[in-house]
Amino acid sequence: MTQRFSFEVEARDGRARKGVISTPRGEIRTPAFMPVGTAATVKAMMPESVCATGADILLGNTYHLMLRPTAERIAGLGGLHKFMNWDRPILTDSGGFQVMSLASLRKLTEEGVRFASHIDGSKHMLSPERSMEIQKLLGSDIVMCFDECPALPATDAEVAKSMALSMRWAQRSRDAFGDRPGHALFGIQQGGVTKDLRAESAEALRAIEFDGYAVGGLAVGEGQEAMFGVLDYAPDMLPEDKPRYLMGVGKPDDIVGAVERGIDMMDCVLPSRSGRTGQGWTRHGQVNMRNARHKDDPRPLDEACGCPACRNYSRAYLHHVIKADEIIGSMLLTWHNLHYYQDLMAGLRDAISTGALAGFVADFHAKRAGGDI
Ligand SMILES: Nc1cc(CSc2ncc[nH]2)c2nc(N)[nH]c(=O)c2c1
Repeated sequence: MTQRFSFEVEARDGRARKGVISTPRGEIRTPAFMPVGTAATVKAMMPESVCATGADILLGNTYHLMLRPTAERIAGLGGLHKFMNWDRPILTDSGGFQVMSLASLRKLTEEGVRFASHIDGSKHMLSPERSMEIQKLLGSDIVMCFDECPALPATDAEVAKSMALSMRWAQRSRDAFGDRPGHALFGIQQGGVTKDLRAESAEALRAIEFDGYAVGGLAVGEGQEAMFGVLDYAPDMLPEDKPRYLMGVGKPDDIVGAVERGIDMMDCVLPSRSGRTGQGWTRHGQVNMRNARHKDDPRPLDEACGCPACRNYSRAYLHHVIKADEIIGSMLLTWHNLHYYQDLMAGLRDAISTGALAGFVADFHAKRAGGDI
């Protein structure tokens, strides 16, 4: 087990990379999908179940945990890993994105963001310095810079202004983070869908130097075509020997397209959140288990899936417990969806290792072209 943070690219296939991130709390196989554990839990999952799906790392949220139960309380109880019984790597987002999407009475200045909690209306402030302090109190292994992600639609001038602020905040994040061996600080590229701004952001981040680089400001409603258009050039603007993390992505076909374009890490609430609404993601596409067509169907959700839901339960049962709003419905569909996402990542890693990514991608799309599944 290493005491340092490092990244090694083991194989390439076109722009795609297969590698491993080594951290004191364990290794992360890339390309990696990171389940989201917003309030110190991946909803409807025990930590050992998250591990059983194949996840090497999960996400926490500065914004949610600073409000409840507070970072100071988690630190006093031994840190987030002990608190939530997950001893593998944790990446925490820096809070700015969640403030803009969840909090009210927001006031954005050069200093940071003042806001009212969406939970109880209490007043709070986040800045690069306070975000670094919170993520240190939580004990997360990969810390994200405090950034500002502009809401769409935004003019070029607004995107440029926001990106420049985020780059000043990136420097302040770096300065406040200090020297913490074994812990990593990731910069976040902004610049919307404008190539020159993306290049300017990448140059600013390179000059500050980070352990990894995120592509931020995407998956905010621009659509897959525009997102892939940015990924056709933006990842290559970032240091080749460092992990590249695409934030907030995505559906299975978003993930495949992002890996083809050089992305190493992704996270999304989709598999867990949609699992709680009865949506099953499979190699043949999306299945809505609330649909009455399943009520007499003895088959598993996905014949080719090895997860507990597909091994031990019928579609008829999943339909029943989802319609009855039984807790096990959320448990089984979340487990299945996270297991499928990790299966997809393992398939991508294997394909890159054997130079067979093009065939894997063609097969991925061919399997989803069918009708009712
Ligand atoms: N689409 C998107 C999603 C997220 C949340 S990622 C996440 N946090 C917690 C769970 N998942 C982003 N976060 C930051 N800091 N910056 C971004 O530009 C950004 C963009």
